[in-house]
Amino acid sequence: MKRVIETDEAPAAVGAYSQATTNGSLLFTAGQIPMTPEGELLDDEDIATQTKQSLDNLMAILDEAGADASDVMKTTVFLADIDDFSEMNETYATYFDDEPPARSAVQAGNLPKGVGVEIEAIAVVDEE
Ligand SMILES: C=C(N)C(=O)O
Repeated sequence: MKRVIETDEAPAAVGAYSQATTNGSLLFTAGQIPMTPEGELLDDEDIATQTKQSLDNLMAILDEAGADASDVMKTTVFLADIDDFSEMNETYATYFDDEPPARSAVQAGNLPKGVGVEIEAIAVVDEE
């Protein structure tokens, strides 16, 4: 059975999607952009700051689902500019320092609201 995950600790969806969905075993998050839970867009900040906000949002959603960084199996990182890879990666590594998840990182060109990075994840959850 599909269940929608929703938390005020991450920004509300900016379109027709849920912050995350789960079937009790797997959790799929929406791509998280650098927007604060209050709705402030950090699109003018550097990529380290944008990556941190995106991952803070992701962690809040995982927490709401009863999961954490260690439960993440796969992430996808979308960058507006692949030249930002190193800066993104340095911040990213501070969230996933032990047995990090599989990851794809791609240059996506334009991202929603003109941000520099968007990050989504698939995690395992254990809803009994
Ligand atoms: C920001 C998004 N995740 C979206 O527009 O799909």
